This record gives sequence, structure tokens and C-alpha cells, in this order.
Amino acid sequence: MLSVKNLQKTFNRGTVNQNTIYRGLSLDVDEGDFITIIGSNGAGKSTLLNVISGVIPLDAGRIVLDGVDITRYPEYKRTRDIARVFQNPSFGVAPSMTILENMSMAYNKGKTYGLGRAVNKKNIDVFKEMLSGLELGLENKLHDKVGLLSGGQRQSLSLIMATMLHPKLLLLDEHTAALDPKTSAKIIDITNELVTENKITTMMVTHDLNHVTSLGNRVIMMHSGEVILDIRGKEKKELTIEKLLNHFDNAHVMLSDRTLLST
Ligand SMILES: Nc1ncnc2c1ncn2[C@@H]1O[C@H](COP(=O)(O)OP(=O)(O)OP(=O)(O)O)[C@@H](O)[C@H]1O
Repeated sequence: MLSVKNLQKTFNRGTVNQNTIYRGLSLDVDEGDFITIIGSNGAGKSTLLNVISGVIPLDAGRIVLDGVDITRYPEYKRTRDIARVFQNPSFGVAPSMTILENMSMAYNKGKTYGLGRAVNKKNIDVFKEMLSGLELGLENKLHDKVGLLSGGQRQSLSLIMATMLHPKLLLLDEHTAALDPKTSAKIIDITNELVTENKITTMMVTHDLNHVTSLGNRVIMMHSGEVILDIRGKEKKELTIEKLLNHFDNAHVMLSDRTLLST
């Protein structure tokens, strides 16, 4: 479904800050995979999502999505198929626009006409239904500016907007890290529901080992720009935090400090 082949990337080449992140990273993601990604500090987890979504260009390597080589596609050309939710609750939404306008914009993504066509009665009813599933009362705040919402409400809205067009791939980059524990748990529940109900192929970077054991069908551990462990199937189902920590110990890899704090 997604094939990442032989990625090579060096930041700041030719300067004192030269930093080689990938020396031939390859990864295959199957249709319907829900992968959590953990690893050491600076392992290249977020960069991987940035490279897949076209934010960061590659030095070499290929990215193939659903049989199409998108390596040279600019970011905007990938957004119809690849949706993202970021750590910062302000990134995925336009705070000065209303919930309705934000949802209409997401609904219109990739279409050539403006906002107006999406803001009709039929769509409003569909948007309200999507929001009511969150059980946050947002369906009654359609005309409120998104800047007035809490971080958790914004992330919920971002998730709805990211998944409403059924993207081929959903990328989640520590999207609950900026939230308090209770709100984070709620967003994780919403994430799980949206991803599993809509069967969206998902890659989620997290520092919380509880997410790794409770979510998804596959876990990838990264260290120094490489995938050092890929756990799926029965082994993933039976995975515990203790077993995960043992894997890291055996690989002589230090988990990121934030991950250790989550245990
Ligand atoms: N745009 C950039 N320019 C220069 N260096 C970058 C850039 N983006 C990432 N890096 C560097 O690439 C390395 C990997 O960063 P990345 O954010 O992918 O790591 P990570 O695995 O997500 O780490 P963490 O768990 O600490 O957030 C780091 O050394 C980082 O400083």
C-alpha cells in the first residue's frame, strides 16, 4: 500500500551541522495497517512522516503510494491522499474561521470550487452528525471560531477533518502530546474509533507506551534512522510494556526520555 524504499537524507550537508538521518531506510505498510512508531530521541520518526507527506525532500529513495510513485510530488499534491494531525492543536485548523468553515474547507480539499458549495444544508447535517459522535457538544457550536475551542476540542476537530474524506494514509505525529492526560485519553479513544471504523491505514508517532500496547496491529521501533524492530500479528496482540522495554534493552537502545516518563 505504502512502500518507502531506500531513503537517504542528510540535513545541512556541507556545513558543521551536517546530520545524516537515513542511510537507506525501507518500510512497507500494508492496507489497513495501524502502526504505532516509537524510538529513541532523534531517531527520525517525525522526519519519516514529513518525508512521506512531502514536507521534507529526499536526497535519494522512493515513496510509492498505492502503486503510484509520489517521490517527486509536492506536498499539496499529496494532501488529498495523505492526511495529517500534528502535535500542536493549532496546526491542523484555521483558528480565525468557524467550525463550519473549517469542516467545509476540509471537505473541499482537492476540489476546484470555493467554500460556498460545501456550506449547504445537506453538508451541515453531515458535519453535525460527524461532530456529535465525538460527544463534545461541538455540533451545537458550528458558528463558533475554532480559536475559542480547547486544545482537546481542536484535536478532535482536526481528526474529523483529517479522516472525513477517507484518506489513503493518516499520519499522526504525537497528536496528544500537548494535552492533559484525561483529554489525551479521550483523543486516543476518538482516534481508535475513527481509524478502525473507517479502516484507514495509519502511522502514529507516540512516546506513550500505553498507546503502543493498546492501539493498532503493528509497532515499529526506530533508532538512528533505522527500523530496529517490527512487531505484528500475535506478537503485537500479546505485547506488554514490560516486553517492549525488554526489546529496547536487548537492542541496547535508549528509549526517548519522554517515552520513559510515560511508563
Ligand atoms: N528540518 C530540519 N533541519 C535540520 N535538521 C532536522 C530537521 N528536521 C529534523 N532534523 C534533525 O533530524 C533528526 C531526527 O529528527 P526527528 O524529529 O525526525 O526525530 P524523532 O525521532 O521524531 O525525535 P524525538 O523523539 O526526539 O521527537 C534530529 O537530529 C533533528 O534535529
